Amino acid sequence: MDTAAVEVADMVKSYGSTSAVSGLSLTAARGAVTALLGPNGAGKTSTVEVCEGYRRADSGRVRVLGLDPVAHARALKPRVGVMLQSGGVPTGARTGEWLRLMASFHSRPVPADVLLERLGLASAAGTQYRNLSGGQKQRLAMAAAVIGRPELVFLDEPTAGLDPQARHASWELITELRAAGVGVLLTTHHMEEAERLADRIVIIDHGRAVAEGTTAELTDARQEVRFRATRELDTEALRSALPSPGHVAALDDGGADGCQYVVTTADSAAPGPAFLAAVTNWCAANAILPEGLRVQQRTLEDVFLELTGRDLRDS
Ligand SMILES: Nc1ncnc2c1ncn2[C@@H]1O[C@H](COP(=O)(O)OP(=O)(O)OP(=O)(O)O)[C@@H](O)[C@H]1O
Repeated sequence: MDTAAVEVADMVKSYGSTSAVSGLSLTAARGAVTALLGPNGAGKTSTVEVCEGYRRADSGRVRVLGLDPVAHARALKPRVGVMLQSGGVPTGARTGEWLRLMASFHSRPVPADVLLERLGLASAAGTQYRNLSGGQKQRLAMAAAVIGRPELVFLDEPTAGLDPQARHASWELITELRAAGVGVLLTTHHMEEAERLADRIVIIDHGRAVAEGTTAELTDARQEVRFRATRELDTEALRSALPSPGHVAALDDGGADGCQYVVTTADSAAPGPAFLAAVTNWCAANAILPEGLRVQQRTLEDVFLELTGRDLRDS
């Protein structure tokens, strides 16, 4: 049986007294996109850097294409593509020349011009690295990671800071890599990115995997009732007013424009008319106007908030 692209078991990594990864386990399949989704500081970069062989874990087991990323670094180098956050490109190097140099290290590279075109860098082919924009540098790093047709690519925040057009070009490239059988392990704190690209999402918080699965598995394909109230509600009282077992959660801590509430059934049934009526009746009895009331599909963000009580957005 084929080994997984990446297998991490009980990884622990600290920097002095800062614990970055605390007992993380995950598996990323070959030929699939796996997204590590988590807020800033969750330990995503540290995890990926250990998998890339750039850092050693304090403890735990890491296998990349069945091999130890540090002990077998030489064997893995031609098979694994890495997108470096900080480039590693000489500032005077010109984009096209640099990429052609990268291509020359591989036996069967993707032509540099094809990648420049695909990632919207063709017009910057003659530009020195120091004069590229942040987004261009990022796309060049992605091109360098994939030019050798690796079996597996690590992409750390591949689209952070890109404008929508460049982000979509990067998403297309990632989708094509997957179609070509390349395994991709990417980190992101973009919900949409994870939802669109990933076959499997691993939600990371405080250095641990708190949930994993496809988007449908994580959201349980469930529906929820959502509304906003301008004052804080007694969630326990609302829960006990429901006609069938359910959950009531506040999504934010309430600010000037109130707090968002989510009401779900305890089983996977969609909230029916009686369930919805119970919510609105309870609100009426308590003189609360449920603003923007709607029944909708649960989102990945809801799941993340339920699991961690934290927001995924940049703060
Ligand atoms: N080289 C380092 N030295 C000291 N502390 C570090 C170092 N790298 C990361 N950390 C700390 O380890 C924790 C996890 O950081 P890490 O970069 O792995 O998380 P992340 O999920 O990738 O976050 P981000 O999305 O902000 O990059 C954070 O508290 C961070 O400050």
